[in-house]
Amino acid sequence: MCIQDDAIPTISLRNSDSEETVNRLRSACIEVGFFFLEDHGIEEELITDVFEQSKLFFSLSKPSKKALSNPALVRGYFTLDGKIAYGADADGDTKEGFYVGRHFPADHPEYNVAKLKGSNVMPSPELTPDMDDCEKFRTVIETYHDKMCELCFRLVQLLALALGLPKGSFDKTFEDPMTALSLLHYGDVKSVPEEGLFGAGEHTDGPVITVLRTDGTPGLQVLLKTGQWIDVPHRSGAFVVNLGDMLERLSNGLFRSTPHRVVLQGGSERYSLPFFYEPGFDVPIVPLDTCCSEDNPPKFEPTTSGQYLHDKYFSKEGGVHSK
Ligand SMILES: O=C(O)CCC(=O)C(=O)O
Ligand SMILES: [Fe+2]
Repeated sequence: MCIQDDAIPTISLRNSDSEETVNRLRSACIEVGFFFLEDHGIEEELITDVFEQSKLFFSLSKPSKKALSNPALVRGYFTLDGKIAYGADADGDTKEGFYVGRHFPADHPEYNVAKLKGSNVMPSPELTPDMDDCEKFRTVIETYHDKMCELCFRLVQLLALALGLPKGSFDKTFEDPMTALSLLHYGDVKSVPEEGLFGAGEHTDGPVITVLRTDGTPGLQVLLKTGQWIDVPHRSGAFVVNLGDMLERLSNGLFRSTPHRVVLQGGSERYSLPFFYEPGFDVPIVPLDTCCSEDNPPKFEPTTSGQYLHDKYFSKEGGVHSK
């Protein structure tokens, strides 16, 4: 394990459509599947507020946190000890989380629990009496969620260019996206990889892209193509973006959905904010014609965004799995 400063490329959204940026992004997606994102336009002040609210949330009493859970919709509080949500392959993870998606209240015409279009579960004086300012929590978290949606829409336009397609090629694919903003809190427990104890065990993300911000506490490691695990250094002001399985499938394996994990040094807690972005429930996830040829036939069976998530996270014993 080591820090390799140049192993993870940097993409700036200033001048993002330039040929140089598009080529750099293409190579990042093919070679690493991870990149730092700079000049992204999300204010640091907002990100600081999100971390502050996240810390407030996780410091609530257990009953308060557990009152905010809706595993069927992948919303609200997720813990390991309560066996509310995680399946067998998350054993050994030492984290808790809180998920927020696009909010569809029960009277919304598109409300549809089977398609994961439902309500967020937010703190309230009734459910979380120990949360001082529930309204502030909701406003900060929803504002961040919505800005991340906009940022991700820009990013998938850039990814279309990186695949050699017109910029708007994925606009329809993401007109009604599924999203999950995850507030994560890792305990100050030292990971013991040999014993299977991790902050988060090795996994790939299911969605198209994940845009992550951490509090700067080390832990995230990425598996390079060479088989070497490297630490992702903290880069102040930047997001860490990684590609997920759905983009690997769409690109017929050209773009990498890279295995990663969180290995904690112990002695300090860690907070992070992954934002997961994927097409709407019924959108087909099929290798793109432009990524296939006679010599390079489709490597993946057709599926849909919702089906893929279901197969990856819900189908195993124990219910919803960690992203
Ligand atoms: O906390 C992190 O740094 C990464 C979390 C992660 O990989 C995930 O939640 O999918
Ligand atoms: Fe992940």
